Amino acid sequence: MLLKQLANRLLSLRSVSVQRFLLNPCGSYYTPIACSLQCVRFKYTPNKGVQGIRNRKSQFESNVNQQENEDSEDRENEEFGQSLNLDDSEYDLVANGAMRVTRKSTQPQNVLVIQPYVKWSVKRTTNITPEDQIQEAEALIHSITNWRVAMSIKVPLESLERKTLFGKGKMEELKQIVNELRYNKSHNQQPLTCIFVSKGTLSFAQKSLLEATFKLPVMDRYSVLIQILRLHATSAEARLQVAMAEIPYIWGQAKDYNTSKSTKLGYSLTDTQRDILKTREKKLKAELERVRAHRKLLRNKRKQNNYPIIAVVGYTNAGKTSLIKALTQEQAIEPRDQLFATLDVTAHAGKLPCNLEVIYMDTVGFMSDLPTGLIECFVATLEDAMLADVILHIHDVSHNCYGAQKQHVEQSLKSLTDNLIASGAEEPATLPTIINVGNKIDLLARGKRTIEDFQGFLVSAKKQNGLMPLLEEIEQQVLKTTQRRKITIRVPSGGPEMSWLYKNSAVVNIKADQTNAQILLMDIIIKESVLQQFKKQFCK
Ligand SMILES: Nc1nc2c(ncn2[C@@H]2O[C@H](COP(=O)(O)OP(=O)(O)OP(=O)(O)O)[C@@H](O)[C@H]2O)c(=O)[nH]1
Ligand SMILES: [Mg+2]
Repeated sequence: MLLKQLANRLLSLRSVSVQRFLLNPCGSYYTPIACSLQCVRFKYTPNKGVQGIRNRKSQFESNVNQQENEDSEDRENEEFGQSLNLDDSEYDLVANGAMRVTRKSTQPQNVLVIQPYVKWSVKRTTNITPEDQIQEAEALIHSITNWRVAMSIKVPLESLERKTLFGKGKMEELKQIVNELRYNKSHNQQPLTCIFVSKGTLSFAQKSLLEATFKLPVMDRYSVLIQILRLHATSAEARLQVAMAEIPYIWGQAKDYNTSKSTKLGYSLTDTQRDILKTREKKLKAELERVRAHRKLLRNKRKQNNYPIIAVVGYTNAGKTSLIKALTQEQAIEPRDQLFATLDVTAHAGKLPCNLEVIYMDTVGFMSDLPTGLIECFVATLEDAMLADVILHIHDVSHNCYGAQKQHVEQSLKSLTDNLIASGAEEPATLPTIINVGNKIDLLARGKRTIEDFQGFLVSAKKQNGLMPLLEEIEQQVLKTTQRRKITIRVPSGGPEMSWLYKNSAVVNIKADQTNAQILLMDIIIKESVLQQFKKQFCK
């Protein structure tokens, strides 16, 4: 029976040349020979873990503990998801009033995008041009179903810190534009319904003044992002994080409220509403703590299961999900041309050229000019990335601002690590090895497919170009950081050595010894420490 399974497994292998060493059971080396590449597809289903790995491994292994671990991981995920109930109509009223967002909004909106920017380059806090900022603001609007951009305008200002944001003259100009779009209809023939001022956060006073002038709802980047996140959050964990992200915004809007003044400076909250907010905040904080603890538990279990973890990070829309799809050949993954399409850290099983099974972690994207309150809520999920064995940093090299995006992600990763260290995390004090991947090279003009100063691998996830050299580099780094090596080991056919190796190492190939029918040659990838255990047990 076992031999039949092994024969089937051998039949499923395809060849590619990788160097590795022959080793006898007692550890002496023979000459390097070629090994095989196996392409197996694994299916990931949300909250079900990595199905392929489990199914396939259970064929060969009697690794009951691991099965139990994975089953309990499933159970925990399910139980974890069931314990959350975030629906609260009273809270919704408060949130909608402060942010102009609605739960599950499918109502079409026709939006005027206003991009304020600082005229004088010395005062600018960003090296992204106003044109690029507009592009990003439009992409945010297009990420919401049924929302359209009626028109985009950039408005040069002396400073973004002014109490009223725009001066009187600018306000008049804007009012005229808004009226024209409202009454004469915009170029897309729809009446204007909403205004998006693409600035991190507007104070309640700024927003009220603009709304009173334009007679339309006004949103800032924070509230547009919350709207996107609310719509894209499907898992319990993502919904929890988005819910938490709303709270600092509402407190911020209410901060300047002063009943003694006639002008509206802040969002007014009744005592009951304050209580609702406080209670919700407390509950969410406790739940987020639980997320952290839960993630740590899963991380430890994954470690016990010995799969190397590769975190895929990058600016939003850079192609993280698409690259994972290309590397794992997992057809069920559907990348979308939307910002913040991925909000959950999800695990996807893949194989390296040497046949070692690894897990790719998809992560939420980064974006510049994101308010800190919003980022903090996703830190728990990003912690997983910081504690991976290897990080793939995906860059969209076809994007005008790819340099600025790269810088932003690098800074964010650095501050995430610093925070982890400050919070006394049990694990590494430094970032894992980072492999830079320049994606979307198919969008570069032909003959211009090299990027000056880009130190990394240029690929097209969509066209599946340039993946093999990248996979080889991932393999090298994974083996190095996890202190694994590829060896071939001679063992008696059907003996205890075989099942021990199945349980404690990654078996990538097996063949019969030509000179002795009782002996099998097992190609394995094994940690140095585990190899020493093997020798101790079987090489007496
Ligand atoms: N032309 C081209 N498009 C690509 C490539 N890779 C990804 N895309 C497209 O870019 C868009 C975003 O891709 P995703 O893989 O969802 O990007 P992401 O980084 O996961 O985005 P978020 O999860 O929203 O942060 C999709 O429309 C993809 O089809 C590529 O190599 N070439
Ligand atoms: Mg994604």
